[in-house]
Amino acid sequence: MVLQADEGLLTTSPARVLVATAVPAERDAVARAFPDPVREVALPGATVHRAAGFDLLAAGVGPAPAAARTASALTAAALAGAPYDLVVSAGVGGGFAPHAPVASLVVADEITAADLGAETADGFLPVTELGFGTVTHRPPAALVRATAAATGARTGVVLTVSTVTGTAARADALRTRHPRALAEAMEGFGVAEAAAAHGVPVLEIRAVSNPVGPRDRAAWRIGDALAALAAGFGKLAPVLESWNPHEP
Ligand SMILES: O=C(O)c1cccc(C(=O)CC[C@H]2O[C@@H](n3cnc4c(=O)[nH]cnc43)[C@H](O)[C@@H]2O)c1
Repeated sequence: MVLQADEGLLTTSPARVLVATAVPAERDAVARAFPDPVREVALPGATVHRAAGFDLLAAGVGPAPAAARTASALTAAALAGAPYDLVVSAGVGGGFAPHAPVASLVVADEITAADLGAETADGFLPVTELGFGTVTHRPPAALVRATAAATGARTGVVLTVSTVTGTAARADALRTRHPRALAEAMEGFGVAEAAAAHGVPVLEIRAVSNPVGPRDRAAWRIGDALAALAAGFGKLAPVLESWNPHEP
C-alpha cells in the first residue's frame, strides 16, 4: 500500500511488485496465485507477465541474468513513471537438512552471495574482506515476519551460489560458514543487487525442491516445490498488496 497525495488528499494504492523467478515454470506457478489471466508485456530488455499490481518476470538461471533482466524491468518501470515498490526473488531451491525439508517454504532475512570472493590457502575470503562491495542484502524485517506468518515459511539466510552444491563436503563447508543458512539458490543476490541499485526493497522466497548435498538429480521434487510455491504465493499476494513500504 502506497500513500499518494492526490489533489490535496492522501490516498492509498496497492504496492507495485516485480516478482523475478529463474525459469518460466516458476513464473507460471506464481501466476496461479492470481484469479485473472496474466497479460504479456514486452519491456526493453525484459518481458513481464502482468497480473493486477504484480509483474512476473522469468529472468534466467544464475545471479548475472537475474540481475540484468531485473534491472531492465526496474529501469523500464521507472522511466514509464510507474516504479516498483518491491522486488521479490521467488522460485525453487535446495534446503539445508533438517531445517528446510522438501516442499517447505523459506523466506530470507538475509540474502547472501556464498561464493563471491577468493579462495586462499587459509580458506574462502568474501569480497568484503578483500575491500570490495557487499555480499549480503537484508529484506525489510516487518515484511519478512508478515511473509512467514502468512505462508508458514521458515525464516533464515538464503545463500546465492553460481554452482549447485553437489557434495556433502561442500554442504558442510557452507553450513560452517553460514550457520543460519536454510536454503541455497542461484538468483537472490543478483535480484537484490538490481533492486538495491534502484533503492527498492527486496524479498526472497524459496520452495525447497531438493536437499543441499550429494548430487541426486533424480530425487529433486520440482513438481512438489512448484505446488508449494503456488500455494505460498496465494497467501503472500494479499500481504504484499497491502504492504506499507515505509515500515522498517
Ligand atoms: O542438474 C543439475 O545438477 C543442475 C545444475 C545446474 C542447475 C540446475 C537447476 O535445475 C537449477 C535451476 C534452478 O533451481 C534453483 N535450485 C534448485 N535447487 C537448487 C540447489 O540445490 N542449489 C542451487 N540452486 C537450486 C536455482 O535457483 C535455479 O534457478 C540443475
